[in-house]
Amino acid sequence: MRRQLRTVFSTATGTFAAVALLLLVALAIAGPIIWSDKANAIDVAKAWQPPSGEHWFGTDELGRDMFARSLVATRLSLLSAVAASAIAIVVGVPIGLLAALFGPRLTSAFQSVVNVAIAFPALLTAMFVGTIIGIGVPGAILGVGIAMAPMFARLTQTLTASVASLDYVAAARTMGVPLRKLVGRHILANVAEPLIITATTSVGTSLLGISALSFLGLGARPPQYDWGGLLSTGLKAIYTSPMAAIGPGALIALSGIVFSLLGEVIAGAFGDNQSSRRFGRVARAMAAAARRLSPISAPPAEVLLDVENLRVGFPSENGELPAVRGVALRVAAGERVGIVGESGSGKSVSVMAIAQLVEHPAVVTADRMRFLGTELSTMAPAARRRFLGTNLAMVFQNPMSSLNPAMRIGAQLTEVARVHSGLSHSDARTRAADRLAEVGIADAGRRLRQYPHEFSGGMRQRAMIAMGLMETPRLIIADEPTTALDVTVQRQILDLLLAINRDAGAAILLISHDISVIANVCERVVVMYAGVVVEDLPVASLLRAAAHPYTRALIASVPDMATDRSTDLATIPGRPPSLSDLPTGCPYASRCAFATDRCVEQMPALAPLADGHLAACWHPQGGTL
Ligand SMILES: Nc1ncnc2c1ncn2[C@@H]1O[C@H](COP(=O)(O)OP(=O)(O)OP(=O)(O)O)[C@@H](O)[C@H]1O
Repeated sequence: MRRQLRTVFSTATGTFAAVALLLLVALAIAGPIIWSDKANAIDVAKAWQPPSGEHWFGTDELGRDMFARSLVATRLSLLSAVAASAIAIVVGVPIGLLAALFGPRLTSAFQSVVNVAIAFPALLTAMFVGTIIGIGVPGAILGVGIAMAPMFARLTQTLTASVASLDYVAAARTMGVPLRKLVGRHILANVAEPLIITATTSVGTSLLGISALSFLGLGARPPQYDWGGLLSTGLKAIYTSPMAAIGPGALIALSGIVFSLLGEVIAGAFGDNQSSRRFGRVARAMAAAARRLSPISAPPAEVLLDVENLRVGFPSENGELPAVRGVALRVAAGERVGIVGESGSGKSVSVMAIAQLVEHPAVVTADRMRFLGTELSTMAPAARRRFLGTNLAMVFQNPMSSLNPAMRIGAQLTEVARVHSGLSHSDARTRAADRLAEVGIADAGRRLRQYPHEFSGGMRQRAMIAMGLMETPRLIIADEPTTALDVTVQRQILDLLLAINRDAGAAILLISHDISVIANVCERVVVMYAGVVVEDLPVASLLRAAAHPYTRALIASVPDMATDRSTDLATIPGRPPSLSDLPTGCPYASRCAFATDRCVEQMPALAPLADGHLAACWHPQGGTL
């Protein structure tokens, strides 16, 4: 970042802004020391003199030198503007954070209040607050600060809301990172750039506000004076001695421009920082390294995850949208289970609900949601966070958003071990280096000191997996972990998951819309359609025994090396039903070649076809397991 700042400050605009700021600061420090005597020297005989070699801006009604007074006023003018911006930040940022983090009711109440506050002219707010506090410098500072606070509150709320939905925040929440650290490290650190830019430009806006109040007689009062007050004085003699008004007016305008330019320059530096991020090359092959993972012993047939009748609904204008409608899911210790289905079938929402990452206003219910024999829905939130943080790891789709870009990899990995295991910094670091090595990242010591942008996409996924392995997870949920990666890296990440499953014994719940990915990695596949499980069977029997026409259509739509490329690939005609208009019968009926009246009228329940094979279909196809 320092390098970027140096680069942008070496441009013509950057140099001008930096030099002008230095001059202003020097003037604010030295002005009152050097020119106070001249600025306060009264000589009534020389009242309202026009500009001359002796008085560059002329004199005021008491014959005081307006140029000296303008220079002396720099300190009060700038300090007041900086103080007003600081107040706006100190009041606005926490309000914006609270509104974004504490539920939609607070957010909508906040938005209504802030919209009204922003619509109300800021100068009127400042005058109102300033007059109540008392006419003078403190009142003007507070008035302008309070008037600008809604702008910071809204900016913070919008930025926080966008960051809070990113995967690394969800991951930190899954791992039980406390709210204080979540806000400080994962949210504020990532919204700091636009906030810093706005804070810089806001000093210019504050300066205009404070000057306006002083100009109106609501700010600095004699014997104090700032540029706004001097402008007001100068205006009295605008026809005989225009420089008395133009001088302080020009200083206000110039300073405002300097702070706007500074904001632009800093924004440019941040922008350059983003664009200069380069991904490193993909690390070497994985499977052998992953074999070094410390094994976790687990009884072979232990039921790890047992979910029954999971339902998730999202409130909307047209009533509740049932995204997940009675899903049943079982994962045994060490088992590799895949969930497959078209986009929107409810795969992600189901696992997010299990990981307790679906929030109000969504409504989550389940007859049973047991993990490691413990019912999750009745646990106290703090204990549940700790429990899931040590036993469950999540790997998300997008390695770009899975890691906090503002934190070094080492800090992100050690945070988990320090929160959950209370490890010392050096022990946590040793464990983090071990885990990076185990997921195949060479030179782990150096890599720990790097930021996510210095990692390739595949390495970030590895780092994310390493983060999940900082504790000893019994279940790794990987939600489309390879979708954002290129084909060769996809294979490496899947091999890594397989190796972890084999060597560390962690069960894998892999989500994909690609049934061939599931078939390559998993032992069992759960097929979802329109929020329900339509089939659940061993992968080994997929080709032979898939019974649901939807499962069979998914298999038929996968090309393989033997596919005749001169003919079109099989596609599934039609589209999944809309959540707001679900049919009463089988949701697949309108696309199904075997559908009858019964399918349209009655929803088939998920029922056993054979031992280890369930399907929800009135006309199951295929052979036996
Ligand atoms: N926050 C939300 N508010 C409203 N509806 C949502 C929300 N999150 C998900 N949904 C809806 O729930 C349904 C299931 O979404 P989900 O993300 O689980 O699908 P998916 O099978 O994982 O698909 P994809 O592979 O595209 O992620 C979709 O119709 C989606 O639009």
